[in-house]
Amino acid sequence: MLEPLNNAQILGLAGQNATEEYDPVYPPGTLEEYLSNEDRRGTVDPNTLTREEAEKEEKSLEDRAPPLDSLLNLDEIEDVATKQLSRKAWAYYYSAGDDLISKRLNNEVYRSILLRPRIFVDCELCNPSTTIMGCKVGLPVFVSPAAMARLADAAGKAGIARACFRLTALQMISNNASMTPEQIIVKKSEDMLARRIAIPTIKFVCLTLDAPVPGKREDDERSKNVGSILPFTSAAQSGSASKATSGGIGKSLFAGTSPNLTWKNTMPWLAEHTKLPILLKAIQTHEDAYLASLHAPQVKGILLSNHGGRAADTAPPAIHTLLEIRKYCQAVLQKVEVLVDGGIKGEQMWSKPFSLGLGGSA
Ligand SMILES: Cc1cc2nc3c(=O)[nH]c(=O)nc-3n(C[C@H](O)[C@H](O)[C@H](O)COP(=O)(O)O)c2cc1C
Repeated sequence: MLEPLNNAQILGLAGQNATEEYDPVYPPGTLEEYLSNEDRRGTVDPNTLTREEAEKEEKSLEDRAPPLDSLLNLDEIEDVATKQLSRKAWAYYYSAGDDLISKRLNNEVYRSILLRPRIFVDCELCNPSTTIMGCKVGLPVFVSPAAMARLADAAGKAGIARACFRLTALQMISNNASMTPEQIIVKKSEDMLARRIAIPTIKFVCLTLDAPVPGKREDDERSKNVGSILPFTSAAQSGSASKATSGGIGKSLFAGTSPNLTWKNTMPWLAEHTKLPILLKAIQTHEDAYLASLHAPQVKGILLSNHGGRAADTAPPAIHTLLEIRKYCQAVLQKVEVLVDGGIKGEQMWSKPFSLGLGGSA
């Protein structure tokens, strides 16, 4: 039987077109892999769709959006996306913790750092290629892990992968839609982790450490969300966390990562289960950056991040943490690779962290 839907839960969606609820949660191919031929009931008769659904079927997102190369910057792309996306997709993507203070500051802080352009520097042959976490990239840029890409477009993370391939940028893939770390930790899921890390294109494991509970994201909670009509909590920790039937996609589908991850227990557990390098995501103080550096070389990198302001509101922008590290424990920058994400829009922005000693930015 498919996880996490069981028979009773599937019945909760009976008689409705459940595509919108089902698609973003399950990877493509899940039905093909698990549903036996005799359990298939045929294809959907388009005449049974509501007008809204039928229109949606007819017009793909791409058809309705202006050509991508007519959009000049990320703000324009965001404006178009805001108009094109369904309300609930927009709310899930846009929302951040509480009053959005960290989310706004993430961006403002880059605007407030001014460039100091130097002259008479030969820039005829500029080469932005580098390595991030041991991977060769054409640009010092990566895509941070983000769940539910298929809420916006059927191409989902495969579409993001194609874009990264074209730019030779690096993609980190969120594990969120199907499993949580503590699901991995139980015996049967160790096999799953083993399967994933055996995929040769997966070069390192990124462990997100600032989501033991879902952030309080009001825009998401206000929207009539995918999760609220699903009779289950997918990818949620069984037992301890949110069983919310409302409360946005964030709360309904992702009840957070395991709350009992610690330096003492989790690092040896990881060493036992994978030889892949580890990137610790969501380092937000110089103290934790220093502790992470004590775990080098198992910890190959740290990602300074406040989850795009989606976890604890008023958590510091990555650039503040970077400045702390430079002030109090510079040696960290030599011991582990330091990456940043959050609020970076456009090339003037992403070049700034490099002046401060970074490996890559998202
Ligand atoms: C829609 C969305 C989903 C996200 N899902 C995850 C996730 O599953 N795992 C994770 O570690 N971070 C997740 N994040 C946080 C990102 O990895 C990253 O830290 C953040 O988006 C950086 O901020 P920015 O969006 O301003 O660049 C998500 C962010 C967004 C916007």
